[in-house]
Order: sequence, then C-alpha cells, then structure tokens
Amino acid sequence: MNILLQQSTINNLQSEIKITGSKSESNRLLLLQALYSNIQIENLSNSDDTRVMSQALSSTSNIVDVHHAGTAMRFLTAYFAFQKGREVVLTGSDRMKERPIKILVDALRELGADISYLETEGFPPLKINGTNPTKNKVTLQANVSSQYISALLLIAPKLENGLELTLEGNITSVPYIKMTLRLLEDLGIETSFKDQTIKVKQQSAINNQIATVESDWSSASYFYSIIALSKVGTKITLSSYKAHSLQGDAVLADIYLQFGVKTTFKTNRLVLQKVEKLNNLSIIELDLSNSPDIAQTITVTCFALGLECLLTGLHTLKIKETDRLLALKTEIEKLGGMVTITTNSLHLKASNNLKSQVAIATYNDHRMAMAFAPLALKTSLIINDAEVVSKSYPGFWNDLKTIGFQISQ
Ligand SMILES: O=C(O)C1=C[C@@H](OP(=O)(O)O)[C@@H](O)[C@H](O)C1
Ligand SMILES: C=C(OP(=O)(O)O)C(=O)O
Repeated sequence: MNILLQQSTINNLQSEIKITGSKSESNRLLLLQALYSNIQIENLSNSDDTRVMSQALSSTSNIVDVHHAGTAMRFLTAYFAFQKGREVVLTGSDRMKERPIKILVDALRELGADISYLETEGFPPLKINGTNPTKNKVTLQANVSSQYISALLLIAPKLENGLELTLEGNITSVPYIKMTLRLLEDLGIETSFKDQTIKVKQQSAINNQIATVESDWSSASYFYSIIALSKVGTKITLSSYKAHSLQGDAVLADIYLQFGVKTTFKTNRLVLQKVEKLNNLSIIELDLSNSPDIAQTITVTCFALGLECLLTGLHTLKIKETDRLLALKTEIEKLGGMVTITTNSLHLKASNNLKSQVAIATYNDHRMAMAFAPLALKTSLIINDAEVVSKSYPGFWNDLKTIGFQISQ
C-alpha cells in the first residue's frame, strides 16, 4: 500500500502518544521466559518481530520462520542449539537469507552445537539438531553484530557451566550487549563485562519476576524528528519511558538538543518540546556505532533542516533490513539532496532543495518509511509499501494521524 502524506502541521492539542514496549527488550524477555517460566512481562512490544518471536517459542513445528526479525533469528539459533532432542529448521524472509550468521554459528559449534546450512554457507536457513554443550568458553568477532553476542548471553545461565565469551576486535552496538546483561542481572543472574571478556554464571532457577518493558526509544526517534521540524513551542508527549533506560537509543535526548528539541521526564512520560536552538552548528557530526537504528532518522532530520551532516560508525547498516546506506543515498537524492557514502559513513551536503510529491521506496525496511515520514511537515510526499512499519511499530500511521498528519491512500 502506497500512501500520500499531504503537507501537514502538528495539532498541539492531541499530542500524547502511547508507544508499546521496546522490541529489543521484549524479544530478550520472551527468550528468558522460555528458559525461566516464572517471568511475567508487561508492556510487551506489539511489533511483528515480537509476535514472530513469541510464536516461534511456543511452536512445536519443526520449521520456524522468523520473517524479517533479526533478533529472533539470532536469539532462536542459540536457543534451539541447546534444546536437546529438538530438531528445527530456522528460516526467514529472502532478506534474512542474506543477513550473515556465520560468526554465531561458529561460536555455537565450538560450544558443541550441531548446526548446518541448508542453502548458502554462512546464512539462514539453518538446520539445528538440539544437543548439550561440551564447553563453556568461546571467542568470537564482535564488530559485525552485537546480536550474536546477546544470543549467547541470553542462553548462558541455563548452560551447565555458564559461559565465558572473549570478544575480538572493536565491539559494535555495545548498549545492546549491556541491555542483555542488565536484564540477566535484574533476574538475579551474575554477570561481568571487563575489557573484552564477558562471563555469565549458571543459574537453574530464579524468583518470580514481573518485568515491565520500557517503551521503544527507536520508535520515539520519529517524534524527535517531527518536533525538530516543527515551530518553536510545539510539544509531544510519549509514554511510557524510564529515566534510566536500558536502550542505547535514549541518547536521542542529547542528540536532538542540537536540533532544538528539549526532553523533560514527567512520571514515565517524555515531553518533547521545540525550543530555540542553543547554537547553530555548521555541521552535525556523530559516531552512531552505539545506536545504529537512529541513523536514518537523523539523516532525514538534517536533510529537512538543510544541515550538513557526517555520520560515522555505520558499518552495520548494510546488513540490516536493507543496505540502509545505499537506500538513504538513493531516496535523499530523489528528493534533491546530495549524499556520499562509504562502507561505514554517510555525508550529507547542506542544501535547501526539497522536491515535492516524490515517492519514497522503503526496501522492506520499516525505518525507511518512518524516517522519511516527518518530511510531510515540509512538503507532500508518497511512502511506498507503507505497511512495512509493522516490523517494529504497527500503529505508526494512526499515531501520526492523531497528531495532525494528513494521510490518504
Ligand atoms: O540486540 C538488539 O536488540 C539489536 C541490536 C542492533 O543490531 P546490531 O548489533 O546487529 O547492530 C540493532 O540494530 C537491532 O535493531 C536490535
Ligand atoms: C536492525 C533492526 O532489526 P533486526 O536486526 O532485529 O532485524 C531494526 O529494527 O532496525
């Protein structure tokens, strides 16, 4: 479904948005709940990725399809590897079959797992014959995806002798690893993370727990962008957030100060308000290796504001839902901008070009659709295959309508 976003302004009267739980936290907690049944989860994400994860964990079928969900693919590979006696084919969408998994599979094989590739070496689909681990120490490369590391950490406390991971090279997306460790610690599981070594102690049972998932900060990013493009005084309230987040994307509150967006916490709510900017930077420079999922949002914010930006630390973007660097370049250039990309960076030139009525291709990537939507505050545009947002945020278009976006098919 392609949708038309007419040029819109924010309706300040009805500007409270309830965003559901973080999909990253939700998918970790679902896996932990499968390992320890006495965890109750509140404010679970309503995303496709979380639905897929939940269905996969309760399925008794020997074919499990996770569609586009990267976390589900990686976390379930580790989970099924040591479910002794269970045989599973773990597969996904065509794009999932292009997203590498060799580093995780090699680490699991080193620990004793029986996993084979059914199509291309190093990529899903996988045939997993559940077995028992034979070791508790493994070394793996840490600069490709933190999800491989989180996958191992999540199953670690249920392995007979826990787990010791040695990480090689630069560690990417570190906040996601810390999120995994914090969730384990909240359950009473002992962990440590020093230099390049992470240890998790074995723990067979935990006390009853109620885990309340904080709402999704990556989803909040689109509202940061919307406020950045609005006039001074415009406000939006988002719920339910925590002052001490486990999510690395909470760095948005600092980053968007540069665009004149002030964040105030009010009892589990984030109030975003457009204020006069403190300074007028000539270029926005950010290393996003800790928060890759907000790269698209920030690029489009800069483009809409006519700002130059140089984003680095983007080496993981080409193996996500699409090659996000290429997708950003292609779509921004359609709108009249100029973008240069390398394998790990993006440079956007300052310009005030913004073509109208351009149809934005979304490449099966929810974040392409959502990142470009705020441009409707500047001009009218079309978003192709708009339903793609359901991967992380099914209610996105409805929420935009409630704050004043004019959307039609
Ligand atoms: O662990 C997680 O929940 C995630 C880790 C990140 O992936 P990488 O570690 O592959 O960068 C992030 O991009 C993804 O959306 C969610
Ligand atoms: C990269 C993402 O998800 P995943 O890797 O879990 O598919 C994302 O949501 O931006």
